[in-house]
Amino acid sequence: MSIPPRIVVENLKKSYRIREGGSWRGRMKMITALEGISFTLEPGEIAGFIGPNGAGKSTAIKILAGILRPSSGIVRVGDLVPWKHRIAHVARIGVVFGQRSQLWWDLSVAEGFALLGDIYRVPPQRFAQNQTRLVEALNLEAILGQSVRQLSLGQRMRAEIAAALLHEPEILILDEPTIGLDAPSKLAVRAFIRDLRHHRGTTVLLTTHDMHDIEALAERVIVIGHGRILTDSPFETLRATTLSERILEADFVTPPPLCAWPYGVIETERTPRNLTLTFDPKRVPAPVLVEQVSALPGLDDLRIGRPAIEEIISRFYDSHPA
Ligand SMILES: Nc1ncnc2c1ncn2[C@@H]1O[C@H](COP(=O)(O)OP(=O)(O)OP(=O)(O)O)[C@@H](O)[C@H]1O
Repeated sequence: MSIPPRIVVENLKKSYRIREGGSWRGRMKMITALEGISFTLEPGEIAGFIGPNGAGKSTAIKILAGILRPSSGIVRVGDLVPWKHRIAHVARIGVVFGQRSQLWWDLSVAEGFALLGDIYRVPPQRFAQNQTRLVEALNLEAILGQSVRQLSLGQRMRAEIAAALLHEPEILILDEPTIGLDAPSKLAVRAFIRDLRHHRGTTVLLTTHDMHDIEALAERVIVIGHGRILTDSPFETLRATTLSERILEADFVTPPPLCAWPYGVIETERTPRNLTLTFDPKRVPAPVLVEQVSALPGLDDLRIGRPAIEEIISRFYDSHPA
């Protein structure tokens, strides 16, 4: 497989014309989905595209996939412009939309794969090799003869990912690839994507609302909100700059006693058997707080952790209002 092309996006804008109130009688108005976004993806990068509902993620993904034409701006995937050079472009990319199927509902998985092989004009020997490799890696042997409509969500998603990769694209675009999957299926999909990047150097761009997908896969996170890029940074930088807080949870066998906490410690939750404290370790070192909590009567257990990634992201959105 060759090295994936560089993806360059410059000042990309997209507005939709809609009728007010959704009725044909409504007046026409414009909705701006992208206000001018710019980023570059180097070959082999895995980047996560995240943001709240309506932020503009799917719009950007559809433009990159060549399905949608922007209002203005530049997108170059190597020497190709996705919406202008569609045929050459789709040969280089694989796209999985978690909410829609690219396979044929009434055909078997194997028949759907064969049809895609024809559509992408994959030489027969190459197709057979690719299919064998993907069937094995995504554990599809048992469902090859089943019609797509009979598949469970997890089985279908694995089949969709294989379908998107049969023509050996250099770039994989995933729009919510783990939506609705149970925990083992999510883990399997994530492991496969990691392997793909590792062994084949595929560039991966994914959108997701599942922050564990981001944590497991994305080295780089592009946060989009209100049609703009709010930040574009390594995941760990985002975590470190957004929130340095720690959380201490303590369980008690009797109601936790009232305490005066040092400056920098906030009691965020109190129940008859549990106390949750949020603290800034730069102001109050964890051992100091642990010592104080350990001295409390009735203590049964205590844990220190970091805020959940969902918390980090939601605080990030809150600090960047429209
Ligand atoms: N076909 C369309 N016609 C009109 N407006 C649209 C269309 N598609 C998207 N929009 C609007 O563009 C904005 C961005 O939508 P988009 O689907 O790109 O967001 P998103 O970040 O993918 O959201 P979600 O997380 O909910 O999928 C929203 O205000 C949406 O209502």
